[in-house]
Amino acid sequence: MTQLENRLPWSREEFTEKLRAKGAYYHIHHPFHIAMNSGKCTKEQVQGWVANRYYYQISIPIKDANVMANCPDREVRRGWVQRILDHDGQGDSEGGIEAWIRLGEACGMTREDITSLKYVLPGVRFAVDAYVNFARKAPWQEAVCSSLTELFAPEIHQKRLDNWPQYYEWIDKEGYFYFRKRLTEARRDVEQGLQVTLDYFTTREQQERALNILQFKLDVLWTMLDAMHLAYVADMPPYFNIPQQP
Ligand SMILES: O=C(O)c1cc(C(=O)O)c2c(n1)C(=O)C(=O)c1cc(C(=O)O)[nH]c1-2
Repeated sequence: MTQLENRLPWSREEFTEKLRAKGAYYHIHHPFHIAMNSGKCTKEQVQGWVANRYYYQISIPIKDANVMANCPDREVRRGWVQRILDHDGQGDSEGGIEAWIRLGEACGMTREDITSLKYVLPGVRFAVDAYVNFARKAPWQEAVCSSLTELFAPEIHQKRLDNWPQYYEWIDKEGYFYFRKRLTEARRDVEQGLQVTLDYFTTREQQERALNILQFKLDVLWTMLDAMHLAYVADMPPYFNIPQQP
C-alpha cells in the first residue's frame, strides 16, 4: 500500500468496524467484572461496585448537559435531551438514577449509603470527573463520540440480567429494573451517537482521533474498576497501610 492510500479515510462501514473493534477493551473484560458476572464476588464487593457506580450514574446527565451546552444544532439537542430525562426522570417516570438507588437497596444498602457518596473511592471519582470535564471542554461532537462505549453496553446489561439472579439470590429481583431499562435506551443512544460520529470525523486523521477518544472513555471505565479491585479484592483501599489514622 502506498503512503497516500494509507491515509485515505475509511468508509463509513470500515470506520464503524474500527470503532466496534474497540470493544476488545471494554470493562466487561476487567477481572473485577468477570468475577462479578460469574458469581465470584462477595456481597460486600457487589455492594461496593453499586455504591461506586452511583457516582457514574449521577454524573452522566451532567455530562450530557455539557454536550448540549456546547451544541448549537437544535436537531441534535432535541434528541440528546432524552438522555438527561432517562436518568433524571420526568413526570411519573422516575428515571435511571432512582432505579440505580433501587438496585442499591435491592443489594441490602440504604438509600443514604448510596446517595451520601461515602463509599465512592477517589480513583472512581477522578475517572468519572475526567469524563465530565472532557465533555465540558471538547467540541460537542468529540463528547458525543466518547459516549460510544454504549455500543458495547447492551451486552453487559443482558449478561447481568442472565447471570446475577442465579448467582446472587440475596439480591431482590426488583433491583434489576435499571439493567432492563438500559437495553433499549443504550441501543437508541448509540444510533444517534454513531450518526454524529460518522458524519463529523471524516478524514483519516479525524477518524483516528475518534478511536483515541473512544479509547479514553474505555480507560475511564477500566480505571474505575481498577480502583474497586484494589479496594475490594486486594483489600488495599486508599491509606490502608497508614497505622494510626487521625
Ligand atoms: O453498566 C455499564 O457497564 C454501563 C456502561 C456504560 C458505558 O459504556 O459508558 C454506560 C452505562 N452502563 C449506563 O448505564 C449509561 O446510562 C451510560 C451512559 C453512557 C454515556 O457515556 O453517555 N454510558 C453508559
